[in-house]
Amino acid sequence: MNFYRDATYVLEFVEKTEAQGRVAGSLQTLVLNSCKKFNLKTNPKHIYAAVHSCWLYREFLDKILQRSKILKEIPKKKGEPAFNKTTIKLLVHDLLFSKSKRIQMGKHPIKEFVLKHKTRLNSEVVRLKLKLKVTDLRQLVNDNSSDITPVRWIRINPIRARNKEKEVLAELEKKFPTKVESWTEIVPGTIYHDEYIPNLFGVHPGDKVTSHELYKTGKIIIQDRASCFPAHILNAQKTDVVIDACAAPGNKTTHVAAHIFQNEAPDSVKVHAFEKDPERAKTLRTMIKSAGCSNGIEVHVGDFTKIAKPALFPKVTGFIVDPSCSGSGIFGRQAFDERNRNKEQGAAQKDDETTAHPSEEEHEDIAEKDLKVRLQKLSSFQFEIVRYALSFPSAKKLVYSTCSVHAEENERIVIDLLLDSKVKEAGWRVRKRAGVIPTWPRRGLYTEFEEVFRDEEQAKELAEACIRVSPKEDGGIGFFAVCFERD
Ligand SMILES: C[S@@+](CC[C@H](N)C(=O)[O-])C[C@H]1O[C@@H](n2cnc3c(N)ncnc32)[C@H](O)[C@@H]1O
Repeated sequence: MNFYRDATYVLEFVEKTEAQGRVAGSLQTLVLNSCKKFNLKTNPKHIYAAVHSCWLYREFLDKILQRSKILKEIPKKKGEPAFNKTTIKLLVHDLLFSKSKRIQMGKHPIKEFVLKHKTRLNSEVVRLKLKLKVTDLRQLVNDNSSDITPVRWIRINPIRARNKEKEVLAELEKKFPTKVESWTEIVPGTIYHDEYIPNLFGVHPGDKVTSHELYKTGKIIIQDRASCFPAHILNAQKTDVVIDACAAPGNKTTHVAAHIFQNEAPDSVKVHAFEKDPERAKTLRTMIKSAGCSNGIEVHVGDFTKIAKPALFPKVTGFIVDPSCSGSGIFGRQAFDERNRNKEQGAAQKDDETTAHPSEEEHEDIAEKDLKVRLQKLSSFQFEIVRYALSFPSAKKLVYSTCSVHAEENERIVIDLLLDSKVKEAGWRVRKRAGVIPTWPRRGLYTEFEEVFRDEEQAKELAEACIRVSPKEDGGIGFFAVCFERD
């Protein structure tokens, strides 16, 4: 019963968040956050599996629950329903749609109540299948199975490994004994040694890593390959002091610290991590602690552009700016993105009575318009935050990155910054390809620079200076990175 009780809290939280409007982040993040919020003891992975499946079947479940009238028959206890409706939904889901088609619970009145309605529930499933002309409702469920990363990337954390990286790798190789030469050859049990980022390894996404002792002790950190690019490009040294302007959950922050402190225990603050969202700042602190960096990283909760006054940070030499973006390059958002789109299309439809039944083309137009508005808002925020960071007196290098595939958030931000008079005056330029993982083949979009910079060579050089990572095709999330520098 504990499992269903905890899953009920989470499903209610997910449904409430979704009902409030646009959902940011993935379902997985939402589940993890609510498990923390409610301090639940059940393994979040098990809760995620149940909630995710319930979410996929939600429209069918709602119809079945309504038509079978089961919710109306919930017995009363002191005038109140004796059973929670969401718990019943979870039980009915397991009975009808789980692999085992069983409710995973011992004897309990709520289980008996649901089982009493089993025949009626099953006949509603049959009715629905006939109506929808399918032999199995699974045929209509988009399980987003293509919405997962092709590789699980793991980096060794030198701050915890303490000069014993080889031993950590040997330990890792006990679990992944077969080395493969390309990430495309990864199958369960194999390991790929990345050619771009030192001490980064790829394994199969189905292989469990989080239960491994190395993970629990912070010696290895799960981090997408592209997400490792910014700290690698920044290449902070012992003498550097770095600000991570948008830090949570903290992958890049601890990677920067790994460059600065390397194999030593941090003994003074060399990284300032800013995070606007107090809840996310809690996760950031947990990540920093687990990576053994608490003494080397100071967390500042608040809007970076408001609380980080340049005069208060005269020694800061480097920046990581990885602001909120459309997230169009990341996985696990498909379910919410689709839902967000549908909601906005529905709202647009209500606003305009002439389009009570928009055609497919009109649907696409609405979606496109919505995306444009979103990208405009995001890009002006992204531009402002980088521009602000570039005003810090001793800053010499800054890596800007997004997990977006849209030029508006990537190349066009670079162009606007290069054209900005303050940025120009301060002597900033874009670091050339030779200093930005030169062997990485996919670079920025030439057409974007060509439109603005008439000089073909300059446009080419700028495009080459940027890094693009194509989602899936390049072994992980979609990404963009560029480095600004000055003397
Ligand atoms: C893309 S995420 C950063 C991911 C992080 N760099 C990592 O690799 O783990 C962007 C973060 O910036 C935070 N953020 C957005 N605007 C901010 C601002 N003005 N000041 C500080 N943090 C901000 C968001 O709350 C979010 O946690």
